[in-house]
Amino acid sequence: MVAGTVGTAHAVRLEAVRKVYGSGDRAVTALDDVTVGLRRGAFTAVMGPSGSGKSTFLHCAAGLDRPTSGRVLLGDTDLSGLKEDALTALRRRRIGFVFQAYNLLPSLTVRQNITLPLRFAGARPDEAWLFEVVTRVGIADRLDHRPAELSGGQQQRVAIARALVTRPELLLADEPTGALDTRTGRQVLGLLRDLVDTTGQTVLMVTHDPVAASYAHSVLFLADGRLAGEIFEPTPALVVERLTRLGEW
Ligand SMILES: Nc1ncnc2c1ncn2[C@@H]1O[C@H](COP(=O)(O)OP(=O)(O)OP(=O)(O)O)[C@@H](O)[C@H]1O
Repeated sequence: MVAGTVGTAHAVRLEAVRKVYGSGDRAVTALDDVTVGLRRGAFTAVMGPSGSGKSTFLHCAAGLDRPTSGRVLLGDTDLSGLKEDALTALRRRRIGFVFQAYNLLPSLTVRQNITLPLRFAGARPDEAWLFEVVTRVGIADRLDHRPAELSGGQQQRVAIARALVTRPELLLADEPTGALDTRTGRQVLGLLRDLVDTTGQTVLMVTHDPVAASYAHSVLFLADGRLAGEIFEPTPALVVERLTRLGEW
């Protein structure tokens, strides 16, 4: 195989990743020899019992946390070789984040919130792209509002727009619907799936919710820090069945 082809097929790849927190008697192995690639242009969910390593997986994939051993490749870039400054710059340019809490700045308008990552990266907004993003997420008529004037669902749409504005290779979502009511949550998940299907955006989402996971193309399962299988074209029932076998339900 030609060097680099793996990197191009996968938006992000973890190779033999181990993450140990603490040392001695208090050492906790949060990830234990995890090797997996996330397909470019796919929507992948990560599920598993509490403490199985989902957040650690996301943080390692994002370069927010460094593996104790093994390596993480974003495209063809080996994150383990990067110094802290370079890693921060890479995250700003190439990864978008959406969390359960929207983390919008209350004193800024929607437009200012969305373009903040560009300012951090020292780039000017591409107006055409900005318009496309806010139209897609359905907040084009709210750009001059402040976050407090928006519903929870609208605020999460702003957070998604902010994550997309830098055209990231990878969009990471940690329980993105955790703070939303069921109906609004489903709309946000539908939006994420639509983004993947129509623009080829790669999305990785951590969730506890089998219905949320069913919006993904595939679900990776973790148990005790190890990969415990993957299902494609997940349904809530299939996800629940697998989680039951892992002892979660
Ligand atoms: N900073 C840390 N220091 C020490 N141990 C940690 C740290 N972060 C996570 N852990 C431990 O690593 C293991 C995996 O944690 P992680 O948060 O990745 O699991 P999770 O699957 O996301 O859990 P949950 O579903 O409860 O959020 C747990 O045993 C946790 O206690």
